[in-house]
This record gives sequence, structure tokens and C-alpha cells, in this order.
Amino acid sequence: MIKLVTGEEMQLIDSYTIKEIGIPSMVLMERAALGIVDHILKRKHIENEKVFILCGSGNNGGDGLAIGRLLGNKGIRTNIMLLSENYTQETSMQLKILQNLNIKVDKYDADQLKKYISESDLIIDAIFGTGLTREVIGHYKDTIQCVNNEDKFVISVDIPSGICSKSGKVLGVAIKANLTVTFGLNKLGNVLYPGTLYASKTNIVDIGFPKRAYDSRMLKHFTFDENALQKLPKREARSNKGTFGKVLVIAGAINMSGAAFLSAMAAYKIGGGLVNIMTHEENRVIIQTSIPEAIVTTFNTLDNKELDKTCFIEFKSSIKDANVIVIGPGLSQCKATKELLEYVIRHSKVPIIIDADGLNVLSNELSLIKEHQVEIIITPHPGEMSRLLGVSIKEVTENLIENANFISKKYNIICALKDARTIVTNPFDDVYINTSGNNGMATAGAGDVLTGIISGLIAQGLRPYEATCLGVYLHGLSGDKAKERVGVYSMMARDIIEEISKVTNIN
Ligand SMILES: NC(=O)C1=CN([C@@H]2O[C@H](COP(=O)(O)OP(=O)(O)OC[C@H]3O[C@@H](n4cnc5c(N)ncnc54)[C@H](O)[C@@H]3O)[C@@H](O)[C@H]2O)[C@@H](O)CC1
Ligand SMILES: Nc1ncnc2c1ncn2[C@@H]1O[C@H](COP(=O)(O)OP(=O)(O)O)[C@@H](O)[C@H]1O
Ligand SMILES: [K+]
Repeated sequence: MIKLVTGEEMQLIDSYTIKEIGIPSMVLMERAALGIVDHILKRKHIENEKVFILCGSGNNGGDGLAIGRLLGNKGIRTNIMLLSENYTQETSMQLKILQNLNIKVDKYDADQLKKYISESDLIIDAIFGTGLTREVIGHYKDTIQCVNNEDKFVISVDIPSGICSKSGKVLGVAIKANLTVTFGLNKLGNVLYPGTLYASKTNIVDIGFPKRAYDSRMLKHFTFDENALQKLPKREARSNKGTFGKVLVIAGAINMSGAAFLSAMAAYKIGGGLVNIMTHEENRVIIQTSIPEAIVTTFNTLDNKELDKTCFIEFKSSIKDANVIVIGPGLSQCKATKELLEYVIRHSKVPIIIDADGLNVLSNELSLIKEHQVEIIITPHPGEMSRLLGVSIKEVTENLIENANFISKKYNIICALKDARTIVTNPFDDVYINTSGNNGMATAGAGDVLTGIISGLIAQGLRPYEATCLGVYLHGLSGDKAKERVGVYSMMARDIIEEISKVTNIN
């Protein structure tokens, strides 16, 4: 698990380290500067290059001054410009050290700035870090625009200047970096859109924050890297298909068998023991032919699109047998879907994953999930979430974490809000931010695959929140493998399924 922090949280970690532990601020700053210099010195022809460092008045600017000093020591041609005059204590001390060494530091001058930018090969952005609190205006804005207008390699110190460290939003204007080197823990702003596009590649350097400084805080945001594959459920040697759980997939109205197929296939491919598909009677043959490994039970609808109630006899025993239930993919928004959903919520004793049309039906009657007895996971995309919350899609996508948090808390459920950075929340404020996946996955059916993966993980015994976070991560990773094989243009949902085995086959 990789923790992520807001600027505010990082500042608390900074001040705990400095005030409670006693590591001097200047020591941290020196290590931060050394971390950046390491990256600069890795450049192939750095000895022939010219570096230009832009510094603000806060400690991010202090890092910049220290970088300038260390590069000067290495004989690298460096120009430094300070953009303002009300320095923090540390930045004043850094400036004093540079003065003692007779290192020139320019004050802001628009013409000189343009000259330095055009002369340099590498620009170091140390204007604002985690202390940015408001819109960037005036000569700061002009400076950032000047940098962005020239095609130079830019390294941002900690976070691209102009990006909000908590939300990833651009506060007016922001540096477009080629590389961001961040300290201690990665900042949310470097991971969330649009900030992540400005940060480009992000490297984290350890500057000596003691582990206790992180552990003493309730850090709620996290992400995964490939180490998360260790969390895959263990497969006992002495086992049978019952060991790995039973998934019930309630999916597929007339002519919509595809969604049921994709969810069920994904549930099998991730290791679920047995999948029972409950689908419309019309889909029986196609489903049985396309996925003979699945058990098929069916329901029928009457002329008015209500459910033919005789199906409840078989339905009851399917629900009783299942370890996890998926409901919604391709069900359509008819009365039957509402009846099925209501029945499942009332009678299930196992976790329920509600997706697609299950969510659309739910948005007309959220009271259905108010008094649920079991864990509920919803997997909306922004359109479905906007209907659930009665707000615009823009409001959803601009505040993914807040919206996912809100619905999780209000209804006591798990929410996987799907986007290019899917967010998974629970009622206890935990926030998983997914960084796997790619734009090839913006293809019909990719969401059905995700539901199947999550259900298969729950069937094998993972707890619902853990399964949802891991499922989202593995889904993205499978998409990344599919990108390598077929590329983003040709990727189809079935390509993601095909790659699940490559992702899980780790031993
Ligand atoms: N000892 C420490 O505290 C350490 C801090 N570090 C660096 O310090 C940074 C955080 O430093 P600070 O908290 O001083 O904050 P920043 O350096 O991000 O700058 C904040 C300063 O800019 C001003 N400001 C904020 N928004 C502005 C705007 N829109 N227009 C103009 N001025 C604006 C603030 O009033 C403040 O003076 C980190 O990102 C990191 O780079 C590192 O050196 C590691 C150690
Ligand atoms: N640009 C992207 N980067 C990463 N993941 C993406 C991107 N676009 C889509 N996805 C993922 O693909 C899936 C699409 O799901 P969804 O919109 O429900 O599709 P459908 O309803 O067609 O099945 C989600 O899990 C989403 O996170
Ligand atoms: K910066």
C-alpha cells in the first residue's frame, strides 16, 4: 500500500519531524535539494548544459536555492531567479548562504526571465510547492506561461507550481513539467487529474522523515503498485471449486447477453470457483454456448416488463447458494430490474455489487439501499453517479473524492467511482486512488469486466473493500497488458479479460 498525502498532511508531517523529533528543517531541505540534484546529474550531457532555477518565497523556493548552490559546486552553469521577497526563515537562510558564496541570485525581471529561459537546457521549477493556497496571478502567472511556451525540459520540485496539492486542480495556471521529484510521500495533486498530466512522471525521494511521522497520522489516501499482487487470495492445494466461492451474476435483459458474459468470464478468470448467471430466458442459448462453464438460470418478463414471479422459486435457491451477488449489467431499466434489485437487497445474506442498470434503477429510489443488512458495493461511472446524486457530471468529475466519500458515508456502502483515476471509498474515510489502466479501456463492456473481477475476489474470501480496491487495480493492470498487446485503439473488453491471467500468474 502506498500512502498519498494532501499538502496540509505533508506540512503536519514536516512540522512533527522538525518540532517533535528534532530533525532541523534545513537538514530536510538539504536532503530534498540533494535528491533533485541526483536526478539532474543523471542527464547525459549535463556538464554542457545550462540550468535555470525559478524560486518562490516559500520553502519550495528554499529548495531551489539549495539546488542552485549544489549545482554550482559541481561546476554546472546555473542561473537563479527569485520571484518575490517575503521569504520564509529557511529560504532567507539559504539566500544568505548563497550570498556568502558570492552566488548570483537575480530578482524578477521580465526581460531577463525570457533571456534565461531561452538560453537554458533545463528549468527547475521551485516556485510553489505544497503551500500554494490561491489562484496564481500577476508576474507568477506570466512566469509560468513563459516557461510553458518554451519547449525546455522542466523538473518540478515536489509538485508542479500552480497545481493544488489536495485536488490536482490547476489554480489559474500551472507548470507543465517533464519530471516531478517529490519528497517523502507522493502528493494527491501529482496523482489526480489534471495535476497528473502536469507532473508527468513522478519520482519520490526519501529525505529522512522518520516512519513514525507517517504512522502517527491517520493517512487515509492510498494507491497500489505491483506489490499489491501479493494480496491476491491464496489458493490452497487441497481445494475444490467450492473453496473458491460462488458468484451469482444477475445480468442481461433481452438482447443484452454481452454484459452477463463479460462479468461472468471475468469472475472465472480471476479465480472464482463457480459462476451462476441469472439472465433473461431469451439469452439462455447464447450464454450457454458462449460460456459453458457457467450455470444458467433464467427469468422471464411479462408484456408490461414486469417480472414473471414464478422465477422466484429458482431465484431463491440461487441467492442462498451464492457467496457474492452482482446485479445490474445489461439488465435495462424496466420494472423487472427494480423487482430483482429489491428482492436481492431484502434477501441476500452476502455482499452485493450493484452496477450499470442496477444503479440507474437505484437512482430513482435510493431508499432501497437505506436499510441494507449486508455490504453493498456500487460501481458507478460519472454519468451513473450524477444520476445517483442528482448533480451534473462536471460536478462529479471535478470532485471525485468528495462525491464518492459522500455517498459511502450517507448510505454506509463502498463506492468505486470509475474514471481515468478510479476512486474507491468506504464509510470510514479510506480513499483508494487507482493509477493503473489507460484510455484504451474507455470501451463498451470494460465496466462489466470490473464487476466480474471484484465479485471473483470476494468469492475467494477477500473482504469487500479490499476486493474492490484490488479489483480496480488488477482491472487497470490487465488493461495495461492489453494495451501492450493490441494497442489502445483496438482494445475491447474481452482483451482486458484475456490479460487477467498474465496479471495473476505471478508465481
Ligand atoms: N522543512 C520543510 O518544511 C520542508 C519543506 N520542503 C519544501 O517546502 C515546500 C512547502 O513550503 P511552504 O509551506 O513554505 O510553501 P511553498 O513554498 O509552496 O510556498 C508558499 C508561499 O507562497 C505564497 N503563496 C501561496 N499561494 C500563492 C499564490 N497563488 N501567489 C503568490 N504567492 C502564493 C504563500 O504565502 C507562501 O509564502 C514543499 O513543497 C517542499 O518543496 C522541503 O524542503 C522539505 C522540508
Ligand atoms: N482513460 C482511462 N484510463 C483508465 N481507465 C479507464 C479510462 N477510461 C475508462 N477506464 C476504465 O474502464 C472502465 C469503463 O467502465 P464503464 O464506463 O462502466 O464501461 P461500460 O459501462 O461500457 O462497461 C472503468 O473501470 C474505468 O475506470
Ligand atoms: K514546484
